[in-house]
Amino acid sequence: MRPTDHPPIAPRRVGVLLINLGTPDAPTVPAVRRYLAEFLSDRRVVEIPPLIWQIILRGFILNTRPQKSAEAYQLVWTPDGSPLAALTKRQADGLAGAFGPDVIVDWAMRYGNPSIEDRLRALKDQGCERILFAPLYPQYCGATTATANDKAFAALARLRWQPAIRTLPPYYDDPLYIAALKQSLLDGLAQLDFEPEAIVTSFHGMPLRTLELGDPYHCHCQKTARLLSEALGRPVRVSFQSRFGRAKWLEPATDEVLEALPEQGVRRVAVIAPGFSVDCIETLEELAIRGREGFEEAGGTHFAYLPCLNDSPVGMDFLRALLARELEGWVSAA
Ligand SMILES: C=CC1=C(C)c2cc3[nH]c(cc4nc(cc5[nH]c(cc1n2)c(C)c5CCC(=O)O)C(CCC(=O)O)=C4C)c(C)c3C=C
Ligand SMILES: [Fe+2]
Ligand SMILES: [Fe+2]
Repeated sequence: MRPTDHPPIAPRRVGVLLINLGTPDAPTVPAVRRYLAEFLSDRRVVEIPPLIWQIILRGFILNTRPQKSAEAYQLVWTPDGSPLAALTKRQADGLAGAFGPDVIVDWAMRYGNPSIEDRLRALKDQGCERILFAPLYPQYCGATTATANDKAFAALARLRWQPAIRTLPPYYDDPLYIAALKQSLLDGLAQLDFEPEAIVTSFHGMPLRTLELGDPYHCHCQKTARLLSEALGRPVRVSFQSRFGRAKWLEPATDEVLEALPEQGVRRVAVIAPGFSVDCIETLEELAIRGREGFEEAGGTHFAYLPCLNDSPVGMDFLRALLARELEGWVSAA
């Protein structure tokens, strides 16, 4: 036998783990408190010296915010649970079999359930020797992408026999992503009974200090918006939502932008949230409910919130293509 005539290698099982932020198990005050305690104790998320921060968190925030947030979750909760988890599960289910019989697609949450460690072990138990961690954040941020990978690698640290690992890079300027956003936006606009005078692209915010410390998130958001605007051939207005705490956050703030538009002569608006791979409390409650209220109270007449890529046909085609590329060399059918 010549050295190149190897017998065929037994196919190696591959796992793909979709990861999103996480969400409470129920829209109740105790469940939201548990979730926020874990989320807001992450030092990648709140960059204040931990001793000081834990006093503020335990002494004040966890006594007040869970009540307010639970009420917001109740407004968007679905029969399948929290929208963030339900939609991420649908994305994973929709990818089953997409990369051939040897690729298993699962999903996990950075905070709460199902946990990354639990699903990583499940993939291993099913024989996956190679795993692609896919944090579904188009724009990199230490508070999202990095902490998801940290958690996955911390789980790996507890395994005697580790699988080989790849991680999905941020895809904020990927032509596949921009094309999917464009198509999804055009589909959404085609269903409206009005022509918006402005498109607001709202990204989740973060403290300004995080940008000053070198996090590329703000740049990634601006580039996504610029590429989308060029692809559409019309301007979009960038804003940042979900301000938390007293520090200065990225500006302009989405609520302030929406409230200022009618005075500038814009009474018909469409809002999109391209930084979220699925709809969640931040889009369905903060934008589609409170954003609309603020805009209409300020004199706006027509408001539309257009959904995220979610598990729409355009969104699923995009995810398949994005992940297939990351699996190259691991899966012949990908
Ligand atoms: C406290 C600081 C926060 C930073 C920094 C932050 C960054 C950040 N977050 C997302 C995506 C999501 N955030 C979501 C909810 C959420 N975010 C914060 C705080 C920070 N986020 C809080 C307190 C909450 C909980 C809701 C609330 O109480 O208001 C969600 C949705 C979760 C859900 O259950 O639906 C997502 C998604 C990104 C992309 C980001 C990067 C800058
Ligand atoms: Fe957030
Ligand atoms: Fe919010």
